[in-house]
Amino acid sequence: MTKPALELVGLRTEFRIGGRWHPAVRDLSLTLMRDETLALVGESGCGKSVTALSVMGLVQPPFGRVAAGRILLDGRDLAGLSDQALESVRGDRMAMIFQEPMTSLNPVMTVGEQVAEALRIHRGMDRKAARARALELFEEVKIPSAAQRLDEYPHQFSGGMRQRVMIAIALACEPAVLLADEPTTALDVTIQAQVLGLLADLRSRFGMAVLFITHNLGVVAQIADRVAVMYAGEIVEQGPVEAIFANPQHPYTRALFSAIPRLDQPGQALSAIPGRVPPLDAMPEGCRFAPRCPLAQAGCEREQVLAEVTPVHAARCHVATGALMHA
Ligand SMILES: Nc1ncnc2c1ncn2[C@@H]1O[C@H](COP(=O)(O)OP(=O)(O)OP(=O)(O)O)[C@@H](O)[C@H]1O
Repeated sequence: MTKPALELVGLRTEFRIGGRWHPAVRDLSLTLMRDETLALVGESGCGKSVTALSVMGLVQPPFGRVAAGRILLDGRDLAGLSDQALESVRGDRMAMIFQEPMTSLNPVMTVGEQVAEALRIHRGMDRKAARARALELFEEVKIPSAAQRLDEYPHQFSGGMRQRVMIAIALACEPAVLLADEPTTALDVTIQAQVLGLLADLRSRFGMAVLFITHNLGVVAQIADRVAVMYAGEIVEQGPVEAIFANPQHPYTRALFSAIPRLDQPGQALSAIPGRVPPLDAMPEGCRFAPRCPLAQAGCEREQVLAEVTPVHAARCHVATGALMHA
């Protein structure tokens, strides 16, 4: 059997607030195979970005820490690596793209130099080889007039083209894992569809595993093989995209679906999920969603387990699955 490209086992990431450590991600386990896209879904503040930043080694003391769990990349535990070893893994075996490329690009350096720099650092290429490879990468990400555009600066690119530059930088070292944090959220829908199509194509050609963070279920349907729904730092439901869309089990997943407009039911009012994600220092005990849940009942005040709905589909809700953690 092939090894997972990325495996998170019992990840716990905490932040220090008011002198105490509070978990933003709790006991999170997930597996990502090569050539697979897993969408991490949930409202703002659920812990999606913190999960990705933890994998990248970007949650650091004094304010944050990965307090427990294992992060295995190609079977190798990143937790034991020195900062220097982690630095070489980051950008080499894994890469991350963000919602706003402008914050990651250097405004005073041509985009071609920025791609070439990644190749020189991580692949040890000389200037000429790095430039030639940068051109190939621009062609891979379908930037028109690639040779000419290598010598332009980030501000000369549209939002969609800048995101393609970021993808070219991420691909420079042919990473095993690509972490994509809302990479298309700032783009208009046509450009968004093009970038999603490009990512799907590159994923299979490069054999990458993609962890795709989004709050948009329409995007999930377009790009994901599997879905993990997060709420208040925990995975509350996980399964193949078809199962999650056809048969959502957790009341939170169902609430997310009823908060999207339906073309086949125009005029039907959208139901926004009442309330909000609790802050880290005021997490309810037991089911974190219970205070907002229309089905809350006895038993919800106890810790919930992620229990099987089918062998490939799990939900953290005793009302849906009948499973409760025993005290
Ligand atoms: N540096 C930090 N210090 C303290 N708390 C933090 C820090 N970064 C994130 N958090 C908290 O951790 C929780 C999870 O945040 P995270 O950014 O992962 O959410 P998200 O699901 O990615 O939301 P968004 O879609 O808005 O990025 C939130 O309660 C947030 O306030």
